[in-house]
Amino acid sequence: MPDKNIVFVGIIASSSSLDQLVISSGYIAVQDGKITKTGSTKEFDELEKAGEFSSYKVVKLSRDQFIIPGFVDCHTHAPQFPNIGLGLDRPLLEWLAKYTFPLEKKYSDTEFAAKVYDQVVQRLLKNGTTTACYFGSLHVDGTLELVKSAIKHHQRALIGKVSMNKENDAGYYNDTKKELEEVETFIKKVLAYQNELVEPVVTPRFAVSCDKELMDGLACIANKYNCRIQSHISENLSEIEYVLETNPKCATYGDVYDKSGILNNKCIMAHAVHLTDKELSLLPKKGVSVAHCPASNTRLKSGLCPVRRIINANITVGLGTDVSGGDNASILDAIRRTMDVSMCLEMQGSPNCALNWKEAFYLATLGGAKALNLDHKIGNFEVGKDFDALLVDVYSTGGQIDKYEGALPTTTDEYAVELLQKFIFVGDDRNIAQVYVKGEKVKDIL
Ligand SMILES: O=c1[nH]c(=O)c2nc[nH]c2[nH]1
Ligand SMILES: [Zn+2]
Repeated sequence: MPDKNIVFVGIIASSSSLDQLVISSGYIAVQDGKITKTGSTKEFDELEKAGEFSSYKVVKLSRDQFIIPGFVDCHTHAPQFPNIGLGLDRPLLEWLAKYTFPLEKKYSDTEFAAKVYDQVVQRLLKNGTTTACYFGSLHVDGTLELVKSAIKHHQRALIGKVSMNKENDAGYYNDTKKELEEVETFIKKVLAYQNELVEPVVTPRFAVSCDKELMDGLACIANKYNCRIQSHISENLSEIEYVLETNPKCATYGDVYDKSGILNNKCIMAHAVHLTDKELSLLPKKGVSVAHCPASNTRLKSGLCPVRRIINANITVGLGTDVSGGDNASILDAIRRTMDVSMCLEMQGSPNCALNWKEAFYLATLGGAKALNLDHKIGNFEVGKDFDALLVDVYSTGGQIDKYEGALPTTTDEYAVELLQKFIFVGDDRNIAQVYVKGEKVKDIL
């Protein structure tokens, strides 16, 4: 049973905006999974003396530990995990045909799906991903296994059954009418769980795999059930060329989605590497968010996404691991690659492009929550939000970070910033000692 009342005391860090990191010693009180009170350590001492926390479990962090919000993965493909690290020798469209569609086809086998998805969800929780926005496969029952795993392991998850109706060599697509029926069936089955952590997402794979009739129908279904929509946009130049060739009345890739009513403030698009100026003004007008996926953009040689330009266009951005185009299922890795890719662009001559570690940390937490329209519930530690959090132990045994006694600053505030910085640049899952989703502990290696 999770602790009903729990209070954490120690270093706490979160973002209030892209350029505002809030880090200090203090406390977070949690009741029934929700944050009810926060304050300084001094305030905690006074309240504790007054008996305020007598019915609470009190968790006092060590000097080398801190609490941060859980990571938000805005874009990943659960059925592709068996291919992680494999087949990254082709550009997007060839990679999909040769490696990805044949693997995803296997999820017609629900037993196989159940086994893979149970591992995927546990891997992500171990990496500190408390919220994931998942693409499943074309299959209703197979993708429902992902829903069951997220519920079983208590992960916050947005899950889509992938929609495709255009013929491909793997024979991995559906007839339009059948596809639209299956999407509704999937949504109804997910909603029937009445699980507050898991929601269905309408998921047209991309405009290469879906024609206008299917996308029109999917937009109607998303409206009917008030669902989120996820897809891919402008990842690769050959993809864009194909989409414009097959939609001659559309001036841009964004227009193709817009003409079907796919673009709205519940829509998140992955990649957006090659957006035109027109699209950079269309997407924020429609309220569309972007999942920035730096690992897959470099692994599949799609391009270096100018993420600062997207942010400056007033588009809400979160981070995605995009496994298995991406080769790493950790948002910590996505943070580092976001910094690296943006710095490469700056070094190649685009001024003020680089994102620093505090900005990348924001994208991994509050930015992701905003991109998924979940920032009223998660993303930082405002009172009233759910407690989705990581307890980080910087010098955990067996980890990569060694302690050099006497080398770090002695003032608590400076020490706290350096601890967080070390974790962001050098840490891994071994430093993520505990993971909480809505107040429930889902990982504990302390
Ligand atoms: O990186 C990607 N992975 C995919 O599975 C995919 N499908 C369409 N476009 C895609 N891009
Ligand atoms: Zn993707």
